Amino acid sequence: MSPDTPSPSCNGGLPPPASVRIGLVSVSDRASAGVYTDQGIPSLQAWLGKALLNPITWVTRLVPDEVPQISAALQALVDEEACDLVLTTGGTGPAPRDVTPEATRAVGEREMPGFGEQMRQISLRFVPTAILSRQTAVIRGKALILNLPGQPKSIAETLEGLPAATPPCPGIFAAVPYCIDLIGGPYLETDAAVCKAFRPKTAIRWTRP
Ligand SMILES: Nc1ncnc2c1ncn2[C@@H]1O[C@H](COP(=O)(O)OP(=O)(O)OP(=O)(O)O)[C@@H](O)[C@H]1O
Ligand SMILES: Nc1nc2c(c(=O)[nH]1)N[C@H]1C(S)=C(S)[C@@H](COP(=O)(O)O)O[C@H]1N2
Repeated sequence: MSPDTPSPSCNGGLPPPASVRIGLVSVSDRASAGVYTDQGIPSLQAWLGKALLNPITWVTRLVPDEVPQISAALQALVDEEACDLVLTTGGTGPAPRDVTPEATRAVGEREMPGFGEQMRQISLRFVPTAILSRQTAVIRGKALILNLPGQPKSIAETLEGLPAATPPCPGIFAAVPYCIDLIGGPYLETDAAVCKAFRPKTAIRWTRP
């Protein structure tokens, strides 16, 4: 064994977590024009960096609320940058310039409506205006594309949910690792203290000590 090869006993004989490529798209007229500093991408990186044990390569884009630019960014992140997972933030409300769901559907091959449904359930625990949100999710190739709301604080709220509340409300990220398994992506592993990923027993490859 070369000095660079990790000893199998370092991590209980388990392989190290697979690396993952994550695309982040912040959709905001004002942040993309420099009127305010974008908080969308840093908020996404902060939460995902805490939740995932996998080494992450980030590919980021900041775009205005325009269908062609949003769709082009999503397409490039999946087809050229080979992202396994892409998250958007912003542009999902009812205002005329809120067009992220349309731009997402335009590049999706299959829609995954459960993510939007669960996000609205979670967000209703925080704001009555959650019913104004139109977030969706789609699959393109071997990638999952997920819309999140634009308020920076809503990013952690929707990803994490309220798993300890009564009654509990699971965050949407709990279902992401198994979805990525099913579409042929890397095996995502989470820190259960931040987000306990749910997989059926037959799909669990290992549990880290
Ligand atoms: N990228 C961002 N960075 C910081 N704050 C944001 C960002 N996107 C949205 N917000 C905040 O969340 C609110 C709701 O988000 P929404 O996506 O509806 O933005 P908006 O009102 O259409 O504005 P804009 O597209 O010009 O950022 C915004 O009014 C703003 O206060
Ligand atoms: N968790 C959470 N979800 C939320 C909100 C929020 O503050 N927290 N804001 C709502 C509001 S006011 C709107 S209009 C929609 C759409 O937001 P977006 O246009 O910023 O994407 O998300 C909703 N979902």
